[in-house]
Amino acid sequence: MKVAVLGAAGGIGQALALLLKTQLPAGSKLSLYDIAPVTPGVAVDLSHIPTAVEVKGFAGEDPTAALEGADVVLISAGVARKPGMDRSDLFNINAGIVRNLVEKCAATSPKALIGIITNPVNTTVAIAAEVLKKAGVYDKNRLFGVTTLDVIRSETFVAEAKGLNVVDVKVPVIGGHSGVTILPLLSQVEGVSFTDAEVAALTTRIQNAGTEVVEAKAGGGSATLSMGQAACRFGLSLVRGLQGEANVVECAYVDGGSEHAEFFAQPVVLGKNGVEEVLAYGEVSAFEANARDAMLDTLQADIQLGIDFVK
Ligand SMILES: NC(=O)c1ccc[n+]([C@@H]2O[C@H](COP(=O)([O-])OP(=O)(O)OC[C@H]3O[C@@H](n4cnc5c(N)ncnc54)[C@H](O)[C@@H]3O)[C@@H](O)[C@H]2O)c1
Ligand SMILES: O=C(O)C[C@H](O)C(=O)O
Repeated sequence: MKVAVLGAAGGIGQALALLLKTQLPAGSKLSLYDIAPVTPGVAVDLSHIPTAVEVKGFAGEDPTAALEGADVVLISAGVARKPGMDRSDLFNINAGIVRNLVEKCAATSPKALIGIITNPVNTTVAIAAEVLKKAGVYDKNRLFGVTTLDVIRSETFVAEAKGLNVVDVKVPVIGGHSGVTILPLLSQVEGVSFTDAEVAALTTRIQNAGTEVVEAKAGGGSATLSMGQAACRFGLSLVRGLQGEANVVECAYVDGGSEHAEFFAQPVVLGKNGVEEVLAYGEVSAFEANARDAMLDTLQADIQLGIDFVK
């Protein structure tokens, strides 16, 4: 199994690469690419960790060498928010970066499963889909917006609020990955109940958690370590699915035939070809149904921006 990380010298990329080096199955290959010249050095550094995962690093303008033979490509290349910015403010720079990198994926590793981390995810995934369509290699089951950070934050905050063991807490998060489009389904958390005030407060905290980190880092970037962990969890799940493991389920932002929008985050079963099945997200509370309906204009506009960018 070969996993490529594009943006591997960045805050997320280095954390993710470290976690993958220590957690990918023995015999895997880890391929690191970034425009930053330090990237081969990051690979050398990681290569001294005694695990049976081979690491290679590539720098420069062309990711082709890093992508050759890749089964999974995780893309975190691009710029991150500073205080006062919205994720959509990153569009001007990141849209072109994602387009160019996905063009290279289409040419070099068209069958790879692609996970997009670069913001604004609601839009960059639509850009990736249009690029792959243009190249004639689009398979909706192989493209993912990585929304796992919303899931792990939800698990953490719910466990804290309710005094639960976090390993037992499961929270599906649907919609997209920005502000009101992030919708944790707290009504589905097993074994606990929440007051209306708790639901409102937790939902707002989860939706604003990215901003919480951006403000705490005070101009030094956005979430990198928690995102590295989230991307590692998602990447390992993709690998487990590819290896034929049964019942691998993650929430992800996919082109899954949702009635709500062309791309929608919901639970999916992962398998040998990426998305094996898109699962219904089940019953929701009146609060969640309202929040879902209220997000749709924003989400659809975010998606259209991506489509228009490539067309
Ligand atoms: N999906 C999520 O939940 C989530 C969470 C956190 C951050 N993010 C996003 O991830 C992205 C990266 O965040 P970060 O904190 O790692 O930023 P960072 O600035 O630390 O790292 C970004 C890296 O991308 C590289 N890069 C820039 N242009 C490139 C190109 N054309 N080709 C290859 N590499 C290139 C840079 O050299 C840098 O090393 C941002 O857009 C951020 O908003 C998404
Ligand atoms: O908030 C950001 O800009 C980064 C990321 O999308 C996050 O949720 O932490």
